[in-house]
Amino acid sequence: MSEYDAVGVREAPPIGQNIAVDVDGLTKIYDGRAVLDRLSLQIGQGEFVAILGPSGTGKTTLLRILSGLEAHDGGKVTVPKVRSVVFQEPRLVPSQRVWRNVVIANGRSGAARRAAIAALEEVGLKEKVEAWPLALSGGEAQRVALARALIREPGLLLLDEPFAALDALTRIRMHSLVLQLWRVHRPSVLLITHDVDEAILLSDRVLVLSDGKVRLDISIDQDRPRDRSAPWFADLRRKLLDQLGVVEKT
Ligand SMILES: Nc1ncnc2c1ncn2[C@@H]1O[C@H](COP(=O)(O)OP(=O)(O)OP(=O)(O)O)[C@@H](O)[C@H]1O
Repeated sequence: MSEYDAVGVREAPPIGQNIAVDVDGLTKIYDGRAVLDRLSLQIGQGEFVAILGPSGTGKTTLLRILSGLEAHDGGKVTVPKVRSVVFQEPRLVPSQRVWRNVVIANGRSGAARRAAIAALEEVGLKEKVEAWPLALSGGEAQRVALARALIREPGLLLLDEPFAALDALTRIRMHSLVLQLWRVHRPSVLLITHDVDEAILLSDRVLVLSDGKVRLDISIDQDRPRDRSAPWFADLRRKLLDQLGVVEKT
């Protein structure tokens, strides 16, 4: 069986070996309006891509289509078979202990429990294996959500503003954790964010979406960890903010 899945399309188009996500002419219509308008996008295997864009430009709609949660109205979408999503809120089941949340679909076997513990250890939550979700901080709960997403070894990890609700310090810690997990598991990543610095700090490529299309697609060929005070960082920030229609005040 193919490692790839064509979402809402009968036959997957042949795709290059190192392309994980192939979106061609994707259209999504809500109430007669094309929220995504013949959008095309490719993401390489193991590539980390961030999407910025004004509110209401279809970022979450794109993510929901790639995850299989939403149907589309036109175009071809080819994605890896195993995909995981982390949302802004952790979406844990409060009546289940933390470890059960990580393997929620895989029963209560000893093997499932051991796998959950290993995944929780990887996100620094070994001590919280038996905790209840409501006893976790926001950052801890998001780390459980990451463990739950990665235990399936997704070919594509979809992140919909996963750090937006966290305080600034926790967010910085989560950035390092996500990069560390990405290096180990090597999924392709699509990160939706409103935070321009976050996009530049984390990704190999930053896209700007507006009016249903990709308006800017910039590769960032810089080693990590990246220095926010570097001149290249400031230049790129300015360019992205310009594209987003934001005027920086100094
Ligand atoms: N189920 C739906 N029914 C009708 N319209 C919808 C539906 N889902 C989204 N929309 C509309 O589609 C547009 C794009 O929504 P989407 O959530 O994808 O934008 P976004 O770029 O993720 O926004 P934000 O940055 O504010 O999260 C919006 O105008 C929204 O109102």
